[in-house]
Amino acid sequence: MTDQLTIAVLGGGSFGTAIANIIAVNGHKTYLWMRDAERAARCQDIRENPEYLPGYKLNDNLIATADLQAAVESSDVVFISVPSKSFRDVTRKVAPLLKADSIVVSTTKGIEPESFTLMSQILEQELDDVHIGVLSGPNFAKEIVQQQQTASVIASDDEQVIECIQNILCSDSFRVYSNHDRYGVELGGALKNIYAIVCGMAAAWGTGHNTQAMLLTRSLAEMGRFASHMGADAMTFLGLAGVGDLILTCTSDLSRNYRVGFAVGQGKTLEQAVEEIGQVAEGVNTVHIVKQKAEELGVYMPLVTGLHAVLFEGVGVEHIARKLMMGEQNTDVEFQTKN
Ligand SMILES: NC(=O)C1=CN([C@@H]2O[C@H](COP(=O)(O)OP(=O)(O)OC[C@H]3O[C@@H](n4cnc5c(N)ncnc54)[C@H](OP(=O)(O)O)[C@@H]3O)[C@@H](O)[C@H]2O)C=CC1
Ligand SMILES: O=C(CO)COP(=O)(O)O
Repeated sequence: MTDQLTIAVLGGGSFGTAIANIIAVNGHKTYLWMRDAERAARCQDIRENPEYLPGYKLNDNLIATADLQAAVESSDVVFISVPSKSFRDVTRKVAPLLKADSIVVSTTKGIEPESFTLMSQILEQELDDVHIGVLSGPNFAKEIVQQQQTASVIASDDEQVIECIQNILCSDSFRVYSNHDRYGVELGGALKNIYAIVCGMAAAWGTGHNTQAMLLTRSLAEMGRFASHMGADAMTFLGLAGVGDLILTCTSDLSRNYRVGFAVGQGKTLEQAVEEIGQVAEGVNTVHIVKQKAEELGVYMPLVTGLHAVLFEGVGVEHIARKLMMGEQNTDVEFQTKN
């Protein structure tokens, strides 16, 4: 057991709450910051986050608050767990409040558009004198709080970050592996959301096991190929934050991205699907960003282009199957590293 530390988790949604509660259970004073003061006061009062994780008791070491300064200024470690579109904004707010030498970890699985910036790169751009890490893996918040045996990955090139995060998060039901390929771990978490949408769609059409196995495997090949072009370590995609998270979200309706795909596959519009979920489904924006980058780099990504066409270009859902089954000439080699 490490010394008792003070931790802040920024973002009181499902994952932020689950992570904050693990740390609190491990004996650390843990602030869970949420932007809505009324909601924070209610969580603090009833010891539950009824909007996001109804029925799960929050540990006594957890303090729900809307006071960002109080949460951050005394914290040794800060997790940021808000959707990617708000990530830079929250990081900027937090910058003047951070203790020097603190550890800042992103749990957000998305990409900033235009510049193709990952969340930990935003941390590098916006913060001085901090140690940076990324937490990612096959981690449904709902199952974490049920204490289902779960594994995640802390990725950093800084040993101090790895050691500290493993110490504060590890428990009988939560294991944290380490990886030095921060870029690959983070990219894996963002990319798998795209394929979860595709697999949700396929499930809505009633596809069989052959098709499901093909989709999962080709998704892994496609995301690995793209990531290699971007400089990630291909081995990372064989780990928890790659294939592990891909399997999780592509096979379960606990995934919001999968549910978006399922709803579109049933004939709903994208807007209806997203509204119905009512929580962040990062893959919807990520598919846009990745398609653009893949075109720029000349990387062959039939699932990404097929999904993009269905979601944003008004083509029918059968388009994805056609893209996959009738690939361009010379693209039916199983492992392609070059295009
Ligand atoms: N690392 C991992 O293994 C996992 C990571 N994730 C990722 O973590 C991120 C968050 O996911 P999750 O918690 O499940 O999402 P939710 O949709 O459950 O919650 C998002 C939270 O962020 C808050 N938020 C949104 N915008 C802002 C803002 N501008 N300022 C402050 N708070 C804001 C919301 O507040 P409000 O309630 O007021 O709207 C809400 O509390 C996503 O990127 C997701 O992909 C998810 C699961 C596992
Ligand atoms: O990333 C997740 C689990 O690892 C959560 O996936 P969804 O965002 O699709 O729910």
